[in-house]
Amino acid sequence: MPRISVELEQFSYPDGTVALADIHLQVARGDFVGILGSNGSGKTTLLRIMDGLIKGYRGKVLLDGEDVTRLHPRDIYRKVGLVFQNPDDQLFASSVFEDTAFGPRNMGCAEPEVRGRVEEALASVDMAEYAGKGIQQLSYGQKKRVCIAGLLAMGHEILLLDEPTAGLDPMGEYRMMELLTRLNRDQGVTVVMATHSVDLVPIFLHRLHILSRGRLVRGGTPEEVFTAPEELENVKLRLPHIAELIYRLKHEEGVPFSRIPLTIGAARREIVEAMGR
Ligand SMILES: Nc1ncnc2c1ncn2[C@@H]1O[C@H](COP(=O)(O)OP(=O)(O)OP(=O)(O)O)[C@@H](O)[C@H]1O
Repeated sequence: MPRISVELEQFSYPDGTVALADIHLQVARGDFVGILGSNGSGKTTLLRIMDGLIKGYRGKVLLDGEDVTRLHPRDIYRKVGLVFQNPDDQLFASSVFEDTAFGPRNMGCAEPEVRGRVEEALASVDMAEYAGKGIQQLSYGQKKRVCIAGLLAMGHEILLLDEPTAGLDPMGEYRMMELLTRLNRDQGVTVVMATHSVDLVPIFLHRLHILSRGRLVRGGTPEEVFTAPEELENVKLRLPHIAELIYRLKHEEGVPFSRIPLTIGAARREIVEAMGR
């Protein structure tokens, strides 16, 4: 059974904006999935629907086979955590420790367990040494990591992340993807992330869904999705630079375009393998 199943006919905001229509997608246990789309394509709305924050749509969204609109929020948040685009919308306690401890305390954990969960979660996101720091003393990327730690401390098995690499510099973007890859691969966390970053992100993801004007227009492995540059342009996206480069090189050598997906796949395997070393 998929962990999340979305069969959505339509969702409109109260002002009549049709934000999503005809969305059919499933997230399996252990998946690392991207929702790729340009600004305003509906990514945030879709994540909020998966997290049960938005209701009133035509269709059905199931979490482990149960209708999210009928589940108590507590039962959703036991399994699924949403990381907001802007960490300042999520973090509110004064220190890194206190913020990460909020969820486990709220779940009724005793203080020694809270401490254990917080330490483990902060170590998972490479923030253990910042436990005593004030939230306002952190960089933007560090704040994003603390947001993730707060959800891991509650034991979430599914992370929904809204633009986790937005606002990060190239190294920060790489390190964030490396962190998510580690959580997915080593800790079994199912990851769904919304993004408009076509460069680094598709190298790490298992599957991609392209969202355009509220509709899913294409889906598959990164290799499959990035075979059609014209289609990407139609939805205001482009080929990743690595694919563009490979395409140009191969094109000049007269290698057919159909060979490119294999090469993107090989690049991805090499990078992920190198990270594991
Ligand atoms: N509260 C709202 N009321 C009315 N329309 C809304 C509301 N929130 C979002 N929308 C509209 O719904 C559509 C999808 O918005 P959404 O925020 O889901 O897109 P997005 O892909 O996450 O965009 P971005 O990449 O810019 O964050 C857009 O047309 C947006 O203007």
